[in-house]
Amino acid sequence: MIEARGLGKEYAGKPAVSDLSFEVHPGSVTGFLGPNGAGKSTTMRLMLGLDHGRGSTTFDGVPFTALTRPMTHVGALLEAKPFHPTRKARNHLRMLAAANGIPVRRVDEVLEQLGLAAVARKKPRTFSLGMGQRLGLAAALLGDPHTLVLDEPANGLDPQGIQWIRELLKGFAASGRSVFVSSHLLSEMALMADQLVVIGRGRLIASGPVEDFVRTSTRNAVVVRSPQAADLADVLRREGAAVEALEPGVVSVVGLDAARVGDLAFEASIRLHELSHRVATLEEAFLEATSDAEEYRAQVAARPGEGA
Ligand SMILES: Nc1ncnc2c1ncn2[C@@H]1O[C@H](COP(=O)(O)OP(=O)(O)OP(=O)(O)O)[C@@H](O)[C@H]1O
Repeated sequence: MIEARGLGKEYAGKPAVSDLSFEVHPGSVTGFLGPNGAGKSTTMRLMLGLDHGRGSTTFDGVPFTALTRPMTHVGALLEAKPFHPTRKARNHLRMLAAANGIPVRRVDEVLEQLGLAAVARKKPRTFSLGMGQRLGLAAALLGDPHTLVLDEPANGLDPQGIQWIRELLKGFAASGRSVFVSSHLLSEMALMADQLVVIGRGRLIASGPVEDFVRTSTRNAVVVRSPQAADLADVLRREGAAVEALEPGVVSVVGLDAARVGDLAFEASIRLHELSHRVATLEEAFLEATSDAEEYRAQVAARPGEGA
């Protein structure tokens, strides 16, 4: 289990991460979401002791920097490419294995697992972005760790690669291990993550199960089609619902469940042609939850003489 407590970091007096605490539990993929510049990469660097700041992070009670043979506990892939451009992929992994007391046979295992066997004797300098990511992932998995911390691992991967990494991470979590992963691909995150940590402007916005986060969205609605939509809207508004016309004869209703909408229509002798639930997407819930952070960013960007 990962426990992050009170993480904080400023750059030139500007807070990048502020008093951020969260947990990552084994057996789950925990997605780490936030708008650009929200502080995700900074948080991950703080967690691994690669950046100086406030707070602490423990992996099963031990800070990363205090772990003996850390790669056998925590596999990490951060944005910066950690490998030497001219050291052949296989040699790079062999050096990491030797330094971490990892059996050398693991090198060929992960090269195979990551689809890199054919380029094992090539230099990463010649790699595409996606192949570079695969090599970074190979290094993260080399020590057969119980925890993965991955910053945008799908970056540069093709659709097959993205699907493959999804299955890999889900399988890793299903075996009782922990995955903490950031991604901008929200549709992908929706398929992969069970839990979320959402930040904006360096602060925690939400954490917990994906379903709970999506349930908070006001985009969860009851959609009703009726030839008497205007009359129905009046009835529903009197009951306190927020009603919005989607198209002629179709309204979306927030604040009442479908059964209640149906009952109210029946009592008012209003005919319904359709009554359905519309479940918000993770993207909608995310955009809504982080809209303040986005607004702030736009304001800062608009201020003359200051960067975003
Ligand atoms: N080395 C640095 N020097 C100065 N400012 C930095 C540095 N690294 C990050 N920042 C600033 O800290 C804030 C958080 O950046 P960070 O890269 O952690 O965000 P992020 O959520 O990972 O963004 P993205 O989604 O774009 O990758 C931003 O305002 C960024 O400009």
